[in-house]
Amino acid sequence: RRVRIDVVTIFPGYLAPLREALLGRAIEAGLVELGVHDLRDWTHDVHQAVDDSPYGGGPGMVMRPQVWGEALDAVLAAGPARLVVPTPAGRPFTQATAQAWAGEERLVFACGRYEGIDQRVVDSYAARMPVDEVSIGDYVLVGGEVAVMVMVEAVVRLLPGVLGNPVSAQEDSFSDGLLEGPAYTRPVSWRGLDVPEVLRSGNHAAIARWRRDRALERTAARRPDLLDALPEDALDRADRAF
Ligand SMILES: NC(=O)c1ccno1
Repeated sequence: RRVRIDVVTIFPGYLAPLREALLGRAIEAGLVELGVHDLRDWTHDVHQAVDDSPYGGGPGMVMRPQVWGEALDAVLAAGPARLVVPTPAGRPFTQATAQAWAGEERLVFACGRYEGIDQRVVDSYAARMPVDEVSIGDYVLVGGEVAVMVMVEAVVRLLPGVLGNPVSAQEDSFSDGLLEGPAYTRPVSWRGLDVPEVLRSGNHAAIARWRRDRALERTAARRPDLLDALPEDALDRADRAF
């Protein structure tokens, strides 16, 4: 099953890293199809204008609906898709979002610049297809391109055949609701710091317990909100003892 991903942007070159390394190999292996489109291909004026000043005044510029409408109509003509618009004003993009989108046949990402895209673009497409305005975090970028790369990577790594070791996608941070704990590899001692004994004990129950304790400790310290969000039965008695 392949996923078709299309990205519309005024900076197509910004998306070039998606063709590198793991994601590049997934594209070459035919697990993912990626199309990057230059929004300005759908302008008709000599200046290739994609934005204009905002009604109601205020700073910055807003991206014009006509250009986006022609671009998205053209890209969506290939078939139904979920339309994703990265914006700081969006719902949070989480691992759960990535899991859900990994099941989609087609994702189309609209990269807004400036103060965003005229709201009627989202409103007109939301009438006939799933449209998600999503944020990758509480900070403002110059445009949606970097957010799209974050989301594409989070989704594509979950597709069957992309990761060499699929189990690791399941055991990610967040998959059990906790942050992942510390990891170690050779040498046993490095700059006076030793690998925790238990990890070399061969006692798998003790190792699992230690790892869970470190995950709980780290989550409590860094993301108490995740602990509060855990379902009631997620923590067993040994966890609570921690
Ligand atoms: N926080 C975000 O997802 C974002 C998208 C564009 N600018 O910021």
